[in-house]
Amino acid sequence: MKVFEKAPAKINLSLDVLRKREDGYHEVEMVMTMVDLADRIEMQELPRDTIIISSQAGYIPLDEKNLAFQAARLIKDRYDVKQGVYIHLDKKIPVAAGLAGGSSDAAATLRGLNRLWKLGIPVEELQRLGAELGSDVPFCVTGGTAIATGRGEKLEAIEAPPQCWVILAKPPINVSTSEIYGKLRAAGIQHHPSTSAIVEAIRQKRFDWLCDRLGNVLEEVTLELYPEVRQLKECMVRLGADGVLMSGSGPTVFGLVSKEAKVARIYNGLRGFCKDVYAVRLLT
Ligand SMILES: C[C@@](CO)(OP(=O)(O)O)[C@H](O)COP(=O)(O)OP(=O)(O)OC[C@H]1O[C@@H](n2ccc(N)nc2=O)[C@H](O)[C@@H]1O
Ligand SMILES: Nc1ncnc2c1ncn2[C@@H]1O[C@H](COP(=O)(O)OP(=O)(O)O)[C@@H](O)[C@H]1O
Repeated sequence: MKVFEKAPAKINLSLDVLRKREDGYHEVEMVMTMVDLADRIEMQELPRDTIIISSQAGYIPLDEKNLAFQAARLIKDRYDVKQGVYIHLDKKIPVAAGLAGGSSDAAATLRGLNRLWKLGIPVEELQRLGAELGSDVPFCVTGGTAIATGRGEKLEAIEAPPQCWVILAKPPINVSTSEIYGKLRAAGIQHHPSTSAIVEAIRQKRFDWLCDRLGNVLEEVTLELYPEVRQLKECMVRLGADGVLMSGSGPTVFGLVSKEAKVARIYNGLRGFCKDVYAVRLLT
């Protein structure tokens, strides 16, 4: 038997860091949502007790370092599953981009194997398993739009933002999430985004408020280290995106755009600047 799952990319509409914790992680407050750019995961049962990963993307690990492999191993161990699985990852989300591609693949693998092996694991338990794999995985299990706290694993679902276009642009650099958190001085953050103001903009369906209130405290670290991300942000503002922010630890910058007529101009303008540009819709 075979099952398929879509693994969409996430963006952070806001990302605040409250403090550094004793365990080395940071206490965060984020508003996250999904966009219509997704990997496609195929899972096929194998009679042998093994996990095999393949992908058309040459630049991700295919062994136990792959988050989909780790998700499969976790579910097999925890639920004592003796069958194996062949997992094919059709990657569309750029890697190490701040879009949670790996986390979403892991979450989709948990959902898919729950169906393939008819385990009946409740969604809250899938999220708990996901938290063992990474801070963004629990959100990716359910998707939608949510306020994420703790290290990202405590979730409160909220309604979707007003529908709009999302233009994503990733400069050709690799950014390490742990390096960016590591360089952040949590006590010295000057401007904290207001989570409640973002949530209010969403509840009131005010796209203009939402665009004005976007904020990500990790920007000050990534933009300082990688001037090309700052230039990309400035370029997107100049081209007329309504709201512009870096997603997660970067380096992808996203622009929210309400008018379809503007999308092609912004997309084409950015393509002159970098190769990885996508014009997608929010997943509402
Ligand atoms: C920054 C964010 C925002 O959504 O996304 P990305 O840029 O990765 O997409 C997340 O917080 C990333 O989540 P994720 O990529 O799952 O992180 P993890 O694997 O759990 O942790 C990677 C490393 O980041 C740091 N980390 C992560 C989460 C957190 N709340 N505090 C941290 O300090 C830790 O150094 C950890 O070793
Ligand atoms: N299935 C996967 N897809 C993408 N990257 C993966 C996967 N499994 C492991 N990785 C590794 O995870 C790291 C982070 O990738 P990704 O989740 O795409 O980025 P981010 O955490 O910035 O959103 C990369 O270094 C990549 O090699």
